[in-house]
Amino acid sequence: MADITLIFCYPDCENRPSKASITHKIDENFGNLFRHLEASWTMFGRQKEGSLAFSYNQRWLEDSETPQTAAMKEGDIINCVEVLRLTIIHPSASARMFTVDPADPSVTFSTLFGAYRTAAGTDLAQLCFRVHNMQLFDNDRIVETMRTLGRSNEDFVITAMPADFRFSFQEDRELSVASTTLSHLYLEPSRGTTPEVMLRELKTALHKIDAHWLSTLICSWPEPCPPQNDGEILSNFASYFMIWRDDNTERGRRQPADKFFADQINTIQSLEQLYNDWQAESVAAAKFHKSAQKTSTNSLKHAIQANAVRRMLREANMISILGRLIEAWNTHGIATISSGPGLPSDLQILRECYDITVEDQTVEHILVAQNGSPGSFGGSDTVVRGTPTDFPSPVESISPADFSKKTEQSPSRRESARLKSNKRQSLAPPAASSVIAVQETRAPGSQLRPATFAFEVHKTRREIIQHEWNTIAREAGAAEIEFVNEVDDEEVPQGISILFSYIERSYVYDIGIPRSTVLAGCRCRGKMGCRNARRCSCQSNLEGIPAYTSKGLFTFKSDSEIIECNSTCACPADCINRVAQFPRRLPVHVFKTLKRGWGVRVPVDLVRGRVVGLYTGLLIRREEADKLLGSRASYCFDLDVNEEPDEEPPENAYSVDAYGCGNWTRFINHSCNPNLQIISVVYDTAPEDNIPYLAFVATKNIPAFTELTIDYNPAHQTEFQLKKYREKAHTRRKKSKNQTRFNDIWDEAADFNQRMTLAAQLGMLATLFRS
Ligand SMILES: C[S@@+](CC[C@H](N)C(=O)[O-])C[C@H]1O[C@@H](n2cnc3c(N)ncnc32)[C@H](O)[C@@H]1O
Repeated sequence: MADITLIFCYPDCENRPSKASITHKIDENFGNLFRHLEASWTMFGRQKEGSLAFSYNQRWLEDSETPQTAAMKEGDIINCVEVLRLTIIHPSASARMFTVDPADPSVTFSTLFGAYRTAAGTDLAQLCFRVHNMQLFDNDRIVETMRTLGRSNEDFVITAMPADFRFSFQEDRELSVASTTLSHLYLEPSRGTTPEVMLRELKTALHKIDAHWLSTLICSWPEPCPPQNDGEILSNFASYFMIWRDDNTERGRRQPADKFFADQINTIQSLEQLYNDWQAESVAAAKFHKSAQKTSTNSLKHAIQANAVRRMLREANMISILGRLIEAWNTHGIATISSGPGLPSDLQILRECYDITVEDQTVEHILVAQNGSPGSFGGSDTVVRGTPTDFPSPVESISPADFSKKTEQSPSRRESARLKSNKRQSLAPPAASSVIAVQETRAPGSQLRPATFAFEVHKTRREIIQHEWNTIAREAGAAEIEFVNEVDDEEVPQGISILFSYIERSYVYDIGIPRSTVLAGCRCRGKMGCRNARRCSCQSNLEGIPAYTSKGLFTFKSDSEIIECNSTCACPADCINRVAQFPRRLPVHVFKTLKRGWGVRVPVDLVRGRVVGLYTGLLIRREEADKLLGSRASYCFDLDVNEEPDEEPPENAYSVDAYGCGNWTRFINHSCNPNLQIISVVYDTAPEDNIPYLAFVATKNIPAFTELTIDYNPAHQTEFQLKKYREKAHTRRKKSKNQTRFNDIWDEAADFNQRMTLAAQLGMLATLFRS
């Protein structure tokens, strides 16, 4: 079976645009790439890690090049991201098929890949893929390209999935979005189309706009995406409707009145049905939004939900506008057509349609502006009232069935105007045909305001990510995290986007890493029980000296792993041997340094021994970690506290990769004179599992706002120190020369490891000269 090259979007530091990463499925790195994608592209929320992103080179789009000829290179910029459904076909005779569906949270790529690996070993060459494009039509060039790719590789099958994709983001509600090639978004009903068809087409067109908007949102997230514009569609609809109305009015004048009225009633009834359906959806969207707001922790998800509300608000406004059009027709359909000047109310209606594109108002603003108080909204006093929580019928007071009643009650039929009836109406002054009086239903002085919704997408990148991280941190009981940049205008650290998964205090286990074996607990009774470290079985490795003081500070008395009391222990939660397991109480600043990228500080003084936090991320096997390269590797911490430097790591050696997921500790920079050290702590796994947490502890009293640092390689420093002491005399003699050359060497040392070596040398020199 032919080997294939898959080109994935490898989410990079800048988030958008992304860079290409090329892998062959037989490459050793192949599994890593998938895992990385899964960790990074959590487009549909944390629960739906199966979502995969697959990217296309812009050149493919422009030149219809196939991947074979496009020759995409590592690092090429990718401009387009699509969400795919990926199926892996098991190569054995039983040919089982596993599918990752972004809408199905239960099957993630990890489970899929794990199942494959279990069933097929690691013979990745036999892996088959079936990729279902969820966003594009058959005739789209991307799909064409993918088809070519599919044809050229027996085992790579592309199936275009037309417009039935639904973004599902909560069990009880789906926001339906018909996908499309994004053209033909505008409603162009032919003359003579009935209002029912027009309305249906209008709704379809609006959904297409939503689909477009959502896909733009997802692809460009967290950059703001252009506002939706469905006012034009509505005004288009309105003008056609008015043409239709005028035609019918004209016809009505020629037809027997009872036949005309019977037709009118039928039309009104069917329109009413459509309105009701539409309204029910709006109500559901509003209710859903309200409940989703409570549970949402994902900004992208929230933006999608916000879109549902915005749709609801605009629909409410449209319903009001359409209602008025129909009302005008219903009331005056057989009125005498005059040849007077234009019809102001129709013109106004068209203007209102255009106004629907206005994007700069919040829901609250609209509620207040339109009705004087939050809690109700609507353009006229006949329109909609209520809050998004308890959304009343937007058409309640304007449903077509009511139109006639209202008209009878209303004496205020004032406005008359003229409307072009022979072609599509625009906002140009109307020029011909009918005069139809329209009931003015608004309270005097009140203005119909467009119902629009201000989006989270208008927030800065920093605000969005900070909010996201803090939501997750709060859920874990931890204090605030703030991004601070007083150096330049970088909003958040490189590589941090909404796709980075913040994890306050746990690991994400890679495929195949076993969960902890059964925990053993101590039998100490009462708060004081564990103070006697000799009697507490959890502390049996500490030679009788507890790891922490009664104030929860590390004692620095032992360099053994700390086995904190756990959930199976008899002691209470406030025993002396529980510190690192509690949520972080220190607020943290991730701040931009002058020369070391982003670093970490805390806005309060720290005392020696204070545990400040845990390193988190993807827990991977050491052999996987050894394959990591470049910047990816610099966020990977080996869980090697129990290992001897000269010995081979044990079979169950692990590392923590904080590149795609992790917490603020991934920004702790290196120093040869650090103020933090790492201690190894176990509390939710058994010590023999070899999966401790790495806790950062203050090694000295640290004033507030001092950068927190660790020595990235303390073992290296010790070896280095020994070597340097041996060379002491020689080094001394060369001091001044070395010192002057140091800056040049430092500048030349682009590689981080080189610099670390130099930094260590500098630190050593300083020590030697002081002595
Ligand atoms: C774990 S990250 C620390 C966070 C990093 N500064 C950032 O902005 O994402 C490690 C990387 O930080 C940079 N770094 C850490 N300590 C440094 C130091 N003392 N001097 C220069 N760069 C440093 C190096 O680029 C290193 O690869």
